[in-house]
Amino acid sequence: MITLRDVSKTYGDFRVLSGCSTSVSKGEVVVVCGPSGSGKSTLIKTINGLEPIDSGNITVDGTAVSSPTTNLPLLRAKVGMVFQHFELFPHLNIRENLALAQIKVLKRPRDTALEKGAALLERVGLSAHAEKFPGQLSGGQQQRVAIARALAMDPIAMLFDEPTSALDPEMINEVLDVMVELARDGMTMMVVTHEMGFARKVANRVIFMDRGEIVEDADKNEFFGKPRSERAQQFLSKILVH
Ligand SMILES: Nc1ncnc2c1ncn2[C@@H]1O[C@H](COP(=O)(O)OP(=O)(O)OP(=O)(O)O)[C@@H](O)[C@H]1O
Repeated sequence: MITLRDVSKTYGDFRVLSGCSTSVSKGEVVVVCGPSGSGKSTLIKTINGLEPIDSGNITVDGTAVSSPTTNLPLLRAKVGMVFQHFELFPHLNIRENLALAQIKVLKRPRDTALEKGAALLERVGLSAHAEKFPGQLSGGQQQRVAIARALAMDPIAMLFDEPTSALDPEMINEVLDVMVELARDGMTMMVVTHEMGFARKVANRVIFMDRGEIVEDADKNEFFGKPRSERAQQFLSKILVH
């Protein structure tokens, strides 16, 4: 469903991605981890064209991401993305946040979009907050809204870029619970996270990145059993593995 072949990218002299290749099949949950600055966020953002690449190619459901003929807004609707800092529209209430892209990008009638939004808000346990503005919600609640907003587009896959790293510790689980449920429902997911508990629970595979390279791309049990590379072993020993 998602394929990256030999993807490279530089910022000036700095090589942020170097020959990255991997693929994600339908229903697979892939966790991307690695030290800070290793290129994880950049990698995941190349998949929906938020970060252009210098060489290599990426396809999503058969569509080449960097082709000039690709309709990027539609591609981004198909591949939902959830960011570290939620990125909700601050001037719109939650109901409107959920409806906007459905109306603008998918051309859904307003009533259908509102109805779909309401159903998803219920799914993430936030029906009571539909009329509030993002600033009136906690970080965990805002992130759950952001997930619902992405799901409202009926994505074929979801990308998560450190979705819990801006949250207070007591809010992390409410977001992870929604993600676990999504994974168990069969959603194809690529998740940049340091939450190794989540990885152990629901990931199929773990990608370990270091200095812009995919150093390991392994079955979860293999990865946690004993990563092959020394760099991954060092990384794992530094972070808490629950
Ligand atoms: N727009 C940019 N211009 C120049 N350098 C950038 C830009 N965006 C990212 N970088 C650099 O590229 C490297 C990789 O960044 P990226 O955010 O992909 O890493 P990461 O592995 O997700 O890190 P973290 O876990 O800290 O978020 C970092 O060294 C960063 O400073």
